[in-house]
Amino acid sequence: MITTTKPINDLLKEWQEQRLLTSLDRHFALQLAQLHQETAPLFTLICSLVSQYLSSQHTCLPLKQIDTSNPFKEQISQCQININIDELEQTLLQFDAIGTADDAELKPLIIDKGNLYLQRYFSYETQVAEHLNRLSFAPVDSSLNDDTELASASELLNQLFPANEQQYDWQKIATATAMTKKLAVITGGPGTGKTTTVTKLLYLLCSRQEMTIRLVAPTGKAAARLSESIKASKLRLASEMSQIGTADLEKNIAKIPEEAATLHRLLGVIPNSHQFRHHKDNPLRLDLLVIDEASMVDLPMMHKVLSALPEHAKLILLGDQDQLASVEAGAVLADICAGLKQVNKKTKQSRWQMHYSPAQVELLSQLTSTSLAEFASANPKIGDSLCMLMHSHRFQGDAGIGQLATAVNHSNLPRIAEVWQTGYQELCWIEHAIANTAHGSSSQVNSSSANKGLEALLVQTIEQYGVYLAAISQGDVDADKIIDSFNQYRILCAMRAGEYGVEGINQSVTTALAAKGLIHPEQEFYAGRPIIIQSNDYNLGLFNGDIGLILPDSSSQTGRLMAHFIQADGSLLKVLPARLPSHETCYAMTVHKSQGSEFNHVSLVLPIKPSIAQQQLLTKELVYTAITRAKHHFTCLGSQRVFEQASRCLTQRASGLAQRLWRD
Ligand SMILES: Nc1ncnc2c1ncn2[C@@H]1O[C@H](COP(=O)(O)OP(=O)(O)OP(=O)(O)O)[C@@H](O)[C@H]1O
Repeated sequence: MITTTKPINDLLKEWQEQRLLTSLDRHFALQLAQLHQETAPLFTLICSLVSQYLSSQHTCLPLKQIDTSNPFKEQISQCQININIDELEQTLLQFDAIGTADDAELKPLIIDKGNLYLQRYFSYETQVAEHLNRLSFAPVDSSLNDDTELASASELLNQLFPANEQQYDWQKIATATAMTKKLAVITGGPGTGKTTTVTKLLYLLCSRQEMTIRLVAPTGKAAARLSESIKASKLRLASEMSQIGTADLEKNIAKIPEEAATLHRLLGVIPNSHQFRHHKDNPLRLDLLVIDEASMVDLPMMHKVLSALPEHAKLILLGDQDQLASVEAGAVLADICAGLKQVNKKTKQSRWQMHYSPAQVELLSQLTSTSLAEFASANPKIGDSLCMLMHSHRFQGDAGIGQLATAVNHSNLPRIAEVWQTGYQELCWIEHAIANTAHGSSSQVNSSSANKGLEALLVQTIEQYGVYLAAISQGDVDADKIIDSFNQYRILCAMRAGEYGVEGINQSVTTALAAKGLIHPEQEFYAGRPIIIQSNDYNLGLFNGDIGLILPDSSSQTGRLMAHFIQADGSLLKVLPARLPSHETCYAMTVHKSQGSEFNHVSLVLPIKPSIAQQQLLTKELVYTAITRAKHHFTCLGSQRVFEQASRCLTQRASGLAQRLWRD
């Protein structure tokens, strides 16, 4: 059934050496073949392919995507599948280890809707779809059937969202959606008011009933930011509502929780185990769960949270569907929103359009005093639970960042060039090569070679990081303040390896700062060294992605060096450097690791000549995520060609979730 130039086991080894496969992919295939005594090379090949897809964050392997003449996309194909792709499914189902969802006996590999899954991922996906559909279709606040209650809820909404010049106030519609549904998914780009909306929603819910509410985010950094945003948003709400003179204002605002935890903490980590304390048989004790930065939640984690949710509870997902998908398999938030995407066949530009059932249109229209008839759909599916915030309130003053983010998000190359050429003062382009081949803008840094581009970035970096390093050398002992100053600036790299990846840039920055006498990196741990944690240490309370600074310990007489971290609740954690779990220097970090964080000034570094494997990682979601981490300034060290190539390339994550939510 397949033709190969060598025995399949030898080919697997070669593909691993060529990095077309990981060692895990190879061993998974070999072990499964051995376990099921399958000697057919096609079986081993397919197992290694499905594992390779999973390693590349796909949930499944769509059989139609297999290139039968060159399944591993080698330069010269050494393997060919001699079956018509349409017949492949039937052929595979003849293997003992491959079955369908209807089989009485559970097989390790499942084919469903033309996709091949590992059994575990198949059950994650089907159960996540089932949970989300069930939550979305469950009736919630029966009091809204009562006209008086409906009118009073509508009046409260009108107070919270006074009329403005926009035809549709999507924040108000999102709040109403969350009042009417057990599941509400509120998405939107940076500064579109997701936190503002959820704060108003929590106020509304708290003023109507007593509830146990928990706020969570996927990482400690994102949880800390959510907590800060909710606090700020509560203050704004208190000031807005005090002008109206609402009864029990202070009491109800005080009921809105401010503390946010990580998802891991919410679910209860059991050391050295993949299981959590809370699950289907020991559900969480809460009435409402709000998950921020939901785009970072992968399929297995979403499955664990949904399983642990008590039957009566409400779930609100907040996030930006256009950001990079989760580090692990799946793109759950993007799949949930997929049915709202409309692509113009001619221009290829996409836009989002809400879909509500006629009953939901009526209810939302009554609650918001706005006619939503144009969004009625005969088959809205999960659409009744969705609301997208379209208007950014953050980027009005700092127009350049918002304009660039939008142009990249729409993969609109002429517009991207136009934005760079406008010369916005908050945008700075540094060309890798000769300066005048770039987007000729006034804010360019002149450079005549690749090294000159890097030099310009290093000059900027010394200036930016010089502030917190100077504070340390002047004997400032306020760790919170120094960490805050360090967090004003960050270099983000698209890649890990290479001169322009995290490793190379960290090295260059270390050398440049040392040459200026700002740091003394003769020892591994020196004052001012930023570190990022690379694995979880539940005993210390440090998690993958946590960032800290090595600083003299203010409580020690000798000023011994300790790693200082700000935790999700805002408190300071000090750890002896020798006790740190695996970590690395963090003047620069990957865009992936920066999700959920924001910095005053972000510098994105793109590679000069990305390899084919690197090109697959350079996507518009990656560039968009990097730009939207910047609050006031965004610099890019790159080449016009690579920036445009990346902005054109969309992330593709194979998954059947969107189909289960929108078509089944
Ligand atoms: N309807 C509104 N009118 C005016 N300003 C608003 C409105 N909604 C939000 N803002 C302002 O926009 C800013 C961002 O709001 P918010 O933090 O709620 O957005 P977000 O979508 O949660 O942002 P992030 O992407 O940081 O999570 C805040 O300063 C807020 O006061």
